Amino acid sequence: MSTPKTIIILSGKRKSGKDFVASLLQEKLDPNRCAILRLSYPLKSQYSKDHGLDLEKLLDASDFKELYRADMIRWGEEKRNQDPMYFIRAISSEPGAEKPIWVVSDARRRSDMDCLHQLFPNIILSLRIHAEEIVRRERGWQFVHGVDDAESECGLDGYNSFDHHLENDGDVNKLNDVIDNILRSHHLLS
Ligand SMILES: Nc1ncnc2c1ncn2[C@@H]1O[C@H](COP(=O)(O)OP(=O)(O)OP(=O)(O)O)[C@@H](O)[C@H]1O
Repeated sequence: MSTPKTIIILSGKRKSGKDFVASLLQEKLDPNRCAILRLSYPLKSQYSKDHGLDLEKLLDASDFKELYRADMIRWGEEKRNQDPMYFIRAISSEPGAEKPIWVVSDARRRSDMDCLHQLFPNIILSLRIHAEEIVRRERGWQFVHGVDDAESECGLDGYNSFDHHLENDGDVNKLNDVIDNILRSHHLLS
């Protein structure tokens, strides 16, 4: 199993900008040293095999994944109930996991945080990303029953152990400054 030097965990509501922030972080930290890994990757990989779907389309930013989101959530819960570490262990086999810095861009549940801290103690920096509902709507978000009120979306709402909170309402310059300051304060950027 690959063991990185630093893991930056991102959490936030749908369309809060997790992927956007993950890309900014990877650029700042150097793509040769920093990989974006997703807890949803092993889930989508196995789900696509079981259901005869195109994995690339489930992974990309298009709305294709929205057709399957509710069922993938149900299927993922079943797997997690059988083995809470299932998806956490699987990320260390993802492409890029050999790099020393991981950005895990989609923590969604209390168990994701607990398992990551348990498996990789003392190297985790956790960031919660916030965006106003109106901004998320402009980015294409709509409330969906079974998705936006499910544990996968709300499981970390009350989690109060994030290392930092980021506002991502659209001012990219401000966002860049905040991210730079966080990285500097953790000696990840000079
Ligand atoms: N600060 C920003 N400035 C401009 N565009 C942004 C910003 N943040 C996010 N976006 C855009 O908003 C859209 C949604 O962002 P993103 O995909 O990063 O959200 P997400 O939290 O990963 O969503 P999901 O949980 O649905 O995967 C994307 O098109 C992204 O490029």
